[in-house]
Amino acid sequence: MEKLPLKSVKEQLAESQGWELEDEKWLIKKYRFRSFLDSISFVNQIAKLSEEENHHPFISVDFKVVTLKLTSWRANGITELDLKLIKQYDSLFGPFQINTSK
Ligand SMILES: C[C@H](O)[C@H](O)[C@H]1CNC2=NC(N)=NC(=O)C2=N1
Repeated sequence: MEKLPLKSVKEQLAESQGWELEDEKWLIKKYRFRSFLDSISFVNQIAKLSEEENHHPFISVDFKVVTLKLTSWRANGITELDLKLIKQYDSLFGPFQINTSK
């Protein structure tokens, strides 16, 4: 899979839910949770998806904050698969969303 032109990546990120581009090759997002155990539950779901897709983000857990960093190592940039997976990560986060409306 080939890396995408940066212009296209930036256009698609503008439509994303808070994903940022770093060093022109990493997609990054921080997720905040109600509890540490929710953080870990989310990470386990990301891990399962990563194995299914054979495509893995770098994951860091800082108590109630999980940071995902994703790039396509072999393509050395952002590919369609990366842009597909960040949407799936956001879907997995949905049920954990802290309802800020209350
Ligand atoms: C051998 C194995 O298929 C490759 O190393 C896979 C594993 N997971 C991966 N994950 C990511 N993000 N990029 C890759 O290029 C990649 N390659």
